[in-house]
Amino acid sequence: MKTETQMKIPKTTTMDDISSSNNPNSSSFLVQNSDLILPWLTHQQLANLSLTCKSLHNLTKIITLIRISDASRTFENFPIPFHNNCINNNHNLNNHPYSYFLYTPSLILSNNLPRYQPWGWMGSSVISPIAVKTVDESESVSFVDVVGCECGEVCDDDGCLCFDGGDGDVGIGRECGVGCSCGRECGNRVSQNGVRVRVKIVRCDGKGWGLFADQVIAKGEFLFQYAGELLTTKEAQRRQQYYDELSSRGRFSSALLVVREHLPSGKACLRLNIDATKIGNVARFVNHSCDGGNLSTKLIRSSGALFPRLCFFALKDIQKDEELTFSYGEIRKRSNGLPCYCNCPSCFGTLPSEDT
Ligand SMILES: C[S@@+](CC[C@H](N)C(=O)[O-])C[C@H]1O[C@@H](n2cnc3c(N)ncnc32)[C@H](O)[C@@H]1O
Repeated sequence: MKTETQMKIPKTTTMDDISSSNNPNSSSFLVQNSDLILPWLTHQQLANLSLTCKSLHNLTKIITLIRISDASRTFENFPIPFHNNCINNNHNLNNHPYSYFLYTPSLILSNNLPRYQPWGWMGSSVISPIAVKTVDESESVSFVDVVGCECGEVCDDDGCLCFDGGDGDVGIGRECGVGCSCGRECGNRVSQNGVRVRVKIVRCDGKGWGLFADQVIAKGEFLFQYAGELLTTKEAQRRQQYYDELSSRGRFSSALLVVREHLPSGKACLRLNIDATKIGNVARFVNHSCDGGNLSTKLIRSSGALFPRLCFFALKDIQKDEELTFSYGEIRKRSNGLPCYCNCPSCFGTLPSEDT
């Protein structure tokens, strides 16, 4: 006689089960606990739920409106709204009224990545976004031989050794950091306090979402850093291949950026791979422009920090409602690059790309 044993693994209820359920009992459970459950759902899960009953339709609509009003999930100094002029006015969830991604205001290591983050809460509920443990707060200090300034409360460019020594033009800068005696309010920590200007995320023809100025920005002003997951080069290459595959099958926007810091000799000495596709900040919405756009980038290293930050500055005076763009790079190794819609007179026709 033959016996067959099968271990019965209990099936756990997932967010997908909940959001695809149209059982009336689960609907009323969801309505009663909406402020605890709905903020954890993705855009697609909310869209599924909104079809199950009128109450859930109304509740998902409220969550959607809150999400549209601030992409940063309150992590930043100002709310950063989405504007999608391409959709009809009844906020049809299937028409992408916002872009779904997890938010980090700063660089983060992959092993600290949250799987979910609540977004959009209602009434008296106090679910706040889960703070992600960023590279700035954690690993840096323990790896670096910390030599900072001892200016005390106020640092100025006369005596502080952390001020840029005139090397700003080559795209590398310095700031005070955890190794210094000054505090978070020090004027030489511009890039460490989140997004510094009002911006909005707007749906653009052909390019997906883009980032626009929501105020006048003066030439030279700091805007934000490029935040996301820090990857090893091997992992960056693996993901790039995967993203290329997805892009070739249809519209997919990846936000994997490779930055190389060069020695004066011209040889690359540091390669930073920052992926903001799954988790990032507003910089992930900056589109490419073949004429160089209106933003410049600079790597800023603060004393005591293991990794520099890639920071964006205004290359010229920028008007309110102007799109913020920069050049994704000069290397054009692939002939099958994606079409570019930057619309500038010097447009090359395809987006810059290289084999990572
Ligand atoms: C870092 S994301 C920028 C935000 C993106 N538009 C979105 O909707 O999430 C980079 C992607 O945006 C799109 N993109 C950026 N600049 C573009 C341009 N000038 N023309 C066409 N597509 C562009 C490409 O799909 C590219 O892979």
